[in-house]
Amino acid sequence: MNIKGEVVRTAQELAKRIGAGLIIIISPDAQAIKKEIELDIPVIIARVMGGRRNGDDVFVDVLSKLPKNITKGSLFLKVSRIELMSEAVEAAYIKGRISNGVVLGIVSVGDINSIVVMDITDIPLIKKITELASTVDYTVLKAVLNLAIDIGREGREGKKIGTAFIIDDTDKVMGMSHQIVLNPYEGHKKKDRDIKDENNWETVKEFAQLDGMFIVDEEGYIVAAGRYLDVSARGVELQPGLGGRHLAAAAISKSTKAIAITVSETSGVVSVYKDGKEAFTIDPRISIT
Ligand SMILES: Nc1ncnc2c1ncn2[C@@H]1O[C@H](COP(=O)(O)OP(=O)(O)OP(=O)(O)O)[C@@H](O)[C@H]1O
Repeated sequence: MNIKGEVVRTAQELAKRIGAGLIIIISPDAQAIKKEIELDIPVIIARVMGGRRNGDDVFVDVLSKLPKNITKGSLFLKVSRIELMSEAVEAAYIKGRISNGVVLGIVSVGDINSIVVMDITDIPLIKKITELASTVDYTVLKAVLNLAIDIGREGREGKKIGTAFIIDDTDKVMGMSHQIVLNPYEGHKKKDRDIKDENNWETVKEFAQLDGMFIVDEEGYIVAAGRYLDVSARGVELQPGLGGRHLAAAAISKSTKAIAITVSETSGVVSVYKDGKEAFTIDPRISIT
């Protein structure tokens, strides 16, 4: 009996029965499995190791999260399938590939084949993003998160880049900050300042190399880049090791209604601050396309 084939068939029946909104395949044979699926449900592939094969893939670089002494061979004994699936579902959610409901995963590696079913509302990161979306426009939040993840993962021409985006409560934020370089967005048309428009992202990535931060209004228009926050980090408690950029970002989210999204130059990690506290962090090594 072809066990993997049976698993895929069963997974399809189950996906139909539970009304899954998305199927995620995590397997070295993902392309072949995808071809077998004959449902009207979107299917994405989450890459565990190696590069992306085509533009539809969601890449999950789990190896980079593991202690150095774990080899590829022992990987699947050490990493929980649930964890793999959670990573892939988070990546798909942030990219806007699923907004709610149940996701079915086919996680098939070597002789071990699993079907994993997850309600995305149970995933902690997604809960936190949903909570945040009640205070800031979801499309703006999603755009900035995706952009920050790109910057954290890719840097610029091989160079690591750190920056931050301060969203909402713009008048107050502008009053508590100053330019350290000339504002490159000064006098530009709204359409060129719209952070929701992916066509503007390359320019943002260029300006992310400038010292200072981006100030973004509640509709997603960039008001300034190269902005330095004049805030006191007194009373802001962050994990040790985080420096001026993260402290200032957390502090402005305490003194105003803004949310702050930082990209660490050191680690590439994307952190989100609200009310002076870290709301959540995202590891940018999960590549989303
Ligand atoms: N108040 C501020 N407003 C805007 N930018 C700031 C502020 N404080 C620091 N920065 C920027 O952050 C950069 C990095 O500072 P620092 O290394 O102390 O921060 P960090 O939180 O450790 O960030 P990273 O993880 O990116 O290194 C500084 O060079 C500066 O450009």
